[in-house]
Amino acid sequence: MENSNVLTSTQTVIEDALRKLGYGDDMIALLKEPMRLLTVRIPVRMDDGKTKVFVGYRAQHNDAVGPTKGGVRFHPDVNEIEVKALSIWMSIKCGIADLPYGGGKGGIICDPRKMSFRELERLSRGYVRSISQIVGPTKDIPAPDVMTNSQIMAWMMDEYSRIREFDSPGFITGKPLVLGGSLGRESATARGVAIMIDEAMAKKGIALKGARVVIQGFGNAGSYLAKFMFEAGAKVVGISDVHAALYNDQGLDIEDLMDRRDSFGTVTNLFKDTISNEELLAIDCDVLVPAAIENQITASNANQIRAKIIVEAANGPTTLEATKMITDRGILLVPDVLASAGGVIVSYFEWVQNNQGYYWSEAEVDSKLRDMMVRGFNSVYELHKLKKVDMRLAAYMVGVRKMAEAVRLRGWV
Ligand SMILES: NC(=O)C1=CN([C@@H]2O[C@H](COP(=O)(O)OP(=O)(O)OC[C@H]3O[C@@H](n4cnc5c(N)ncnc54)[C@H](O)[C@@H]3O)[C@@H](O)[C@H]2O)C=CC1
Ligand SMILES: O=C(O)CCC(=O)C(=O)O
Repeated sequence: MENSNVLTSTQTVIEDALRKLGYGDDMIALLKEPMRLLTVRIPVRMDDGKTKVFVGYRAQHNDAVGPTKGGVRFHPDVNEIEVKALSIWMSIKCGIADLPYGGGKGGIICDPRKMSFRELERLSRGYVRSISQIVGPTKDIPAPDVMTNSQIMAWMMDEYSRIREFDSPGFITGKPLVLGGSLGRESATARGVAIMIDEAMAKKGIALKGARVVIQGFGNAGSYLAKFMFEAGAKVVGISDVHAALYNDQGLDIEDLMDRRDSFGTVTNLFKDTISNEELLAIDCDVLVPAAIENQITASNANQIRAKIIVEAANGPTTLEATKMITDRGILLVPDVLASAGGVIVSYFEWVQNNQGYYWSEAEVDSKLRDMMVRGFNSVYELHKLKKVDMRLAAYMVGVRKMAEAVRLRGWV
């Protein structure tokens, strides 16, 4: 049976990476699990006057390098295992980008598509009240993730500022611009993925202009990426959302789809002629970008994939078995912990700008983002070649080494 447990899969790779770097059982025992996981119950007065209790989590992987950092997910499938794995991925991501952070991640079991605006506000504020003891601008800095956005970040920042009794923009990133958000943050994850596509295509000797691109997921990451690909002259032949997928061999009209998608990244429900997400993954293309959720590329569909390059915008979209199958077939895989780092990199820029009270131009943000992403790609790609390990293991080796060294120098292990 294939392992689809995102935590144990991550632990396998982190252990492998630490051993290859020369660390022993004590370091592995520490870094295999988050140092802290808080589970909270959040009572929310619903619009019908009844109180509903929601369960939420905040996992903090390790803070040897600096405060922990990572998004908050609102989704019915959120669970302890997922949040823990997501916090470890954040550590690796921050390590590859060389940010002064460890990884954190949060989530609430809920379905925002079925909640009103005010119910969502009460839930967001309730979550911050529940976790306020362990978060803060120098402790743990949340941000957006699946089905959370800048409005939710604004409520969370306001609630935290009220609790602390001073304005605290650096408590959270991904805020609206007028509340201390950074130019370029909303599209940063996609911008970073686009930069990774450029680098991967250069390695494979494929030109972006006219290349066939398929993107699974049309939310924050997927839709902006489709726009960037379309603007760069690539042909986006397939996109999808939670319900279905759209395919057009001549290229989809991305501007139209962007205009018509809803705030949860849903658009396929407006069309009759759709294909399944499974069929989408098997489209003949140059670049395939999973930008939705975990465990989409597995041992049962990896051999159907016809892409030359896979760039993971989503966290954990490919199982370890599928990673091996894809790598063995010569497909270049740019793993999540490298490819999706654009979001947290520009979140870091936002936090720096908040701390300085001095704000940068979009061109400055973009150029700094490009430098950091390209540096990360080169480190991972070179190690992958040098040590003859797959791109995921190389990424973990690059991403965990600073944290392990910080742990050692602090004398924790
Ligand atoms: N928003 C951010 O800054 C970052 C997001 N990510 C990752 O990117 C991925 C997508 O995140 P966002 O775009 O922010 O989320 P989102 O909530 O804006 O969009 C998610 C998209 O995936 C689709 N989707 C959900 N379940 C699906 C399924 N089973 N099959 C196919 N499509 C499905 C949704 O319909 C929607 O189009 C997640 O893995 C997230 O953790 C990674 C780094 C940063
Ligand atoms: O912007 C951030 O701090 C975190 C983004 C995030 O949750 C992720 O990269 O998965």
